[in-house]
Amino acid sequence: MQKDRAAIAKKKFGQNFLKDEAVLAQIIQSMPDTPHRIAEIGPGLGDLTKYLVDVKSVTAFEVDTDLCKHLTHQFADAIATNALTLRCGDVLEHWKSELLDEPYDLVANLPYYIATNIILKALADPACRNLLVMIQREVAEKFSAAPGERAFGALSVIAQSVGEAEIVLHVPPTAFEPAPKVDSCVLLISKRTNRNDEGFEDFLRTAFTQPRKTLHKNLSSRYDGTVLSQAFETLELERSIRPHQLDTSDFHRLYTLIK
Ligand SMILES: C[S@@+](CC[C@H](N)C(=O)[O-])C[C@H]1O[C@@H](n2cnc3c(N)ncnc32)[C@H](O)[C@@H]1O
Repeated sequence: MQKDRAAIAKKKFGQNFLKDEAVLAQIIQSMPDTPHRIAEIGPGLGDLTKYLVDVKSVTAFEVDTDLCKHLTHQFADAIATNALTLRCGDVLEHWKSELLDEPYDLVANLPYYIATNIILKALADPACRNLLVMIQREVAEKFSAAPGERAFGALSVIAQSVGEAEIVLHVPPTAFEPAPKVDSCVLLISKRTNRNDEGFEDFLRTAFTQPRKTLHKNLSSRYDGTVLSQAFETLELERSIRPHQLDTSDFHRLYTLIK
């Protein structure tokens, strides 16, 4: 099974197997120094899992039944000693408000087709304490962008509202087999709190609807003009300000005034 990865890979499950040992080692070195269990989404052929089970207890979620059979066999010892708990099936179906019933850090080379959704769920999950995830570079830049940067948007504000987000590693397509069409990054999000205000996220989506337009114009599609103008005045915001020019605390103050 390990030999012909490109032939095994199922595109519909976003399977790009990480084969670069140096990248795997750097992921392990970047892991948060906590006593928490690891949740791994998409163990695949177990290339990352085999290092994770050496350092922590792991619960891994794999949707592909063929890979699940392979993992059950490959990790029979780790499963027998409870170093690894393997859950077969779609992680999104397992995930209610909390993925595990104990504090955990999410460490994974994520399936890119649902990476943003998984990160947002983990940020909202009170049991999730930290995330160390391989994702497509474009998405990693959105979560980690600072105010004023081109990629700064709703995802950056959401991440910065719960903790600190930083790119710890840039990874080229050649590190995987089959190689993805995009560059990748390992993103670390250290959480201080949880994302729990859906109204704030709707507000952010409206604020960034058309990033090149002014913030005032974007928000006036949804919020009362008088309330909006008063809030801008109270916060001494220019009517001409664009959404990427505010920082996370400005967005929270503005939302409090107009919600
Ligand atoms: C990018 S691969 C990573 C595989 C392995 N961790 C590695 O680093 O080589 C993504 C993995 O996520 C699995 N996957 C895709 N969708 C999933 C889902 N909804 N729930 C659980 N696992 C999923 C795929 O089958 C695949 O094993």
